[in-house]
Parts: sequence; C-alpha cells; structure tokens
Amino acid sequence: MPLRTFDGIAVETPHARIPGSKSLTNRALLLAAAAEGTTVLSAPLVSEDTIAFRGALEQLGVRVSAEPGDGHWHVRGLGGGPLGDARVHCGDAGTAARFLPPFTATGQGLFYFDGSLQLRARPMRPLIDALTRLGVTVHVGRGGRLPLVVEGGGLQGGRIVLDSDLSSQYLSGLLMAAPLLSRPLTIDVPHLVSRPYVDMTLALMRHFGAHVERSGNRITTRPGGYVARDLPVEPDASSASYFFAAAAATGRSVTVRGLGRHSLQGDLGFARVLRLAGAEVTVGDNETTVRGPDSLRGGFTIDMGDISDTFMTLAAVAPLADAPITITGIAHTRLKESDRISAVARNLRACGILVEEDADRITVHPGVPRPTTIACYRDHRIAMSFAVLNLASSAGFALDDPACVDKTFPGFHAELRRLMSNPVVPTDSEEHR
Ligand SMILES: O=C(O)C1=C[C@@H](OP(=O)(O)O)[C@@H](O)[C@H](O)C1
Ligand SMILES: C=C(OP(=O)(O)O)C(=O)O
Repeated sequence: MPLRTFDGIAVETPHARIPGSKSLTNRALLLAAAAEGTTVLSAPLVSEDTIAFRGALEQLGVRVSAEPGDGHWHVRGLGGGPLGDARVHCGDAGTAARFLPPFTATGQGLFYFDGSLQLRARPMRPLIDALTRLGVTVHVGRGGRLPLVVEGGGLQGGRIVLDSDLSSQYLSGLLMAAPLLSRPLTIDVPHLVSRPYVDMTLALMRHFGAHVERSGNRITTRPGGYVARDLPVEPDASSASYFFAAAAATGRSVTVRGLGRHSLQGDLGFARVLRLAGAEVTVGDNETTVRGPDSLRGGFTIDMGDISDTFMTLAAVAPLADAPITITGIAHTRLKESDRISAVARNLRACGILVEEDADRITVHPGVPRPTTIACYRDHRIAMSFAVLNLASSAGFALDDPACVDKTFPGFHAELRRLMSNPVVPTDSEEHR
C-alpha cells in the first residue's frame, strides 16, 4: 500500500471508493443467465444501468436475488436462451440494448425491446443487419433503432462480417450469444472501436466455460453453452478516471484498490495517459495510485479510441494544463448518451476556453474557466468530468442535472467531496512502498 512520509510520519495515500464495473456486471449477469446453475456475483455495480439490465433479464424469466446490502447477487441460469414472449425495457443502457437481442434470438418466443428516449436515439442498425443476415427475423421501424421485436429461434451459427466502427457492443452481444447455438459462429471484424471491451467479453465468456478462439480479426465460437461460475466484480475503471484526474489536476495522490495490472478493463489505461500530463502513476498487482504533478503538462496528442469513455475526463481538465491537448480517434463518442465531442466543446466554450473540434477529435487550449451552468445532456460522464474541473479550478460551476451520474455512479458527488476535502499533500516528500 503506498505510503508517504512527512518528517518521519507515514501517511497512507487516500483511497477512492469506486463502485463495481458496469461492463463486468452486465456481462456477468447475461452469461450467468445463460449458464447452467447459479452464479454469485460479488460487489456488483448497483446503478441505473445494472438495475435496468437485471430488470430486463427478469422480464426474460431469469431469477436474480440480492443479499441485503446488494453485496452479492445470485443469478439462477436458464441453461440456454429465454423461452416465451416478453417485453424488455432497457432504460438508458446501451449494453442491454446491444447484448440482449442476440441472446433472445437463441431462445423461443417474440421479444419486444424498447428503451428511454435517449436510448431510442442510439444506433442499432449494424446489429439488426447482422442478426438478419444470420437468419433471424427482426421487426423494426424505419429508423432502424429501438423499439424492435426479435423472433427467437432463427440464430443457428454460420459466418458473418461485422463492422464495429460505431460500437463494439454489437460484436460483444453476438459473441456472448454464440456458444448457445447449435453450430459454430465465425465473425470477421474489419474495423473495431473500443477493442478492450471485446477482450473483456472473450475473457468472461471463457470464465463461464465457453470455447472461443481469436486469430487476427477473426473470432470463432463453438457450441457448448455456459456453466455457472462465481465472479468478484472489479471497481469500475471509467469511474476511477474522475478520481485519478482530480488527483492529477490538484497535485494530490489517490489510490484505487482492486484495480491493478491484471484488470480486465481497458479504461485503467487512462491512468497511464495521465503520465503524459506529468502524473506519477503506479499500477500494482491489485491497486493503482496516481500522484499529481505541481502543474499539469499539456502539449501532446493522444488517440483515445480504445478508452473513449475517459476522453471527457481528460478534456475537462485540459484547460488547466500548460499547453494544448489534442484527443483523437473519438468519432464514435458522438453516438453515446450525448454527442460527447460537441457536449464537451460547448461546455468548455461556455466557460471561456478555446476549443477546436473536428469529426473525430478535439483540441483544448489552456485557460482559466469562468463560472457557468454546465449542460449535462443527461450524460453521466459530462456531469462527472465537469465536476472534476469545477473542483480543480474552483470555477464555481452549477450542473444542470447532477443526478444523471446515477447511470453508473450513484454517490459520485459525495465521494468526490469526501476524498478531495483532504489537505493537498506537499509534492517534495519521499514515497515508499
Ligand atoms: O461493452 C461495453 O461494456 C461498453 C463498450 C463501450 O461502448 P462502444 O463499444 O459503443 O464504444 C463503452 O463506451 C460502454 O460504456 C461500455
Ligand atoms: C457509453 C456508455 O454507456 P452505454 O453502456 O449505455 O453505451 C457509458 O457508460 O459511457
């Protein structure tokens, strides 16, 4: 555990309490639902997105019971796809809308999917087309988005080319359904964004006993289904990014336990990005510590296409750096809870910061943010990113929708206040491990 000494007194680096990973929780819920037997998930994320996912599975006949305090969820698997007609509401959760239709295509019945207005605006066409080419009947309106109806039973296996340059979630959804099929499925993926999420999908499929092989851009699954296997859920690395950025931008130190070099989450890479901004980053076996520099360094360009949920975290603190920061590879973030490039640019401009924006990139120039009301666009990550800038710059922002953080991190504002009310740690002290 990182310790620092001040005149011989050892002080433990403050620990941020980060809730479980959304992506691990929702994948594990689905794989446990498809498995033979009962799975226990420890420390699942309990937030709007995972409650929506869990509710959607319950609508499909899966029994999930929670121990008091929600520290463990018990999922009784169906041992295959769902049976019987169902209406499935996905809330705001992109993972539910993209992971569950392929799962229902392996079952029997008619499955009606819908979501919030925000989710209805997000693209589904690549997944619908892929399912249709594999023989599934999908009824969908003209926009090619939610709501839609999947007819179960059509998915058998085969070969398909799936472009995943808008989202990796279509690929993850098809992959997780594939071991339930009667024949192998081979998917060629010429373009892929958010690659680490697909690595996470393959790792969890294997954890639940699936046979899946990858060779270059080709992934092949074999029939065989899943078996229940308990899973401890890591803290969410995207959520941790706000605390790492807050430390980097204020010259403090923060440690997150449970996120170390063996993490399944690509977004832990955000901590390494902060090294470019002058932070000292230690990724241990089971924890990560970020120690901020005296002042944040800019003057670099970074492709964040693989870890794009964290680009707003960097963009929001970028005005505090000593030179411009350019973030590239993020075109697909225009299709998430909000058009994220545009949402970040508008808010930074509203606080007087010079920003250049292109289809797939943003450049943020140094400046002193002035108070304004941040438009969150009901996007949890806009709210959390600008809460960090507010703290680090003392700009005195208001957020127009602070509660939208509940999508993935209820309690975010209280935790940021708790952690960052610690006195700033001097930077000339020694560090010991
Ligand atoms: O598979 C997942 O769990 C996710 C994949 C990413 O989406 P895209 O693949 O659409 O970039 C990420 O933004 C999202 O928060 C979670
Ligand atoms: C893009 C996100 O969520 P979703 O799973 O709804 O795509 C996100 O959490 O940043």
